[in-house]
Amino acid sequence: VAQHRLWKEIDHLVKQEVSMARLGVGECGTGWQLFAEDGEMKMYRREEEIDGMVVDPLKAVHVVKGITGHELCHYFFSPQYRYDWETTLETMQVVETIADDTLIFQQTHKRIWPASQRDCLFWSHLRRLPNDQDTEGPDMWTVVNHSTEHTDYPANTGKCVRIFLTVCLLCQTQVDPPKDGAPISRDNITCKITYCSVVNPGGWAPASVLRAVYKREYPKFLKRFTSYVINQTKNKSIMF
Ligand SMILES: CCCCCc1ccc(-c2ccc(S(=O)(=O)CCO)cc2)cc1[C@H]1C[C@H]1c1ccccn1
Repeated sequence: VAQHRLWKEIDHLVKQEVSMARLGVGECGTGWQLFAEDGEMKMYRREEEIDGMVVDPLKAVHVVKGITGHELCHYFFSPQYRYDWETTLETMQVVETIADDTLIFQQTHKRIWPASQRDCLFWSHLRRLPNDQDTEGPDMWTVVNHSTEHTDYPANTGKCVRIFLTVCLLCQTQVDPPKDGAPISRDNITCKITYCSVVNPGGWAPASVLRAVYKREYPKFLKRFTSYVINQTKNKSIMF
């Protein structure tokens, strides 16, 4: 059922990204190396280069108490919160509202010396993934971001080099109801998070610089983002 011009591409890519995200790092072949760990958060990468450019796929898994997958995906998707948690942003704008669950973003990121400044243009899609019969508990939620084109924002015309990215945030909520039949509180919910990203820097940047940047920025990003959502939701009713 084509609902808009990007529907077919989005639906195909979301299904592909979600099925890959659900594979553990053990299953999807060898090659994943753990490069950062902090409590429940584990970050893996595969060292890959295209035309001599570092495009290391990244897969992070994390478990966070007190928030739901719907809440995480809501704060990740919605533009109004992005400057609060995305520290490498210089500018961000919604170029087009395709649907209430599908936006096109244009972002410029702070320059990382000695590389030139980067920008990205991507569609972002928020989706609830109904559980199949035998998986009990709340539904899964995902946000997929994938580079796209737009006539008003041609690549590499200004000062920025256009990067190409595919990102998937996949969240599964677990509810452990209290024994005494009391209502569910935030102490009874846990969210299992898988964050996958592939960023092609778009133009040459020193491999050592890129790998150092990823090693520094990705753990910082996931910790900061999850802490932000915990803080934003702690006094609000639970959004399942
Ligand atoms: C020479 C550096 C070239 C690459 C710079 C760059 C650009 C965009 C991005 C990026 C763009 C989008 C996303 S997201 O998950 O869709 C959320 C929305 O913002 C995530 C990361 C990353 C990086 C790399 C810094 C690295 C880095 C890693 C995590 C956070 C910030 N920066």
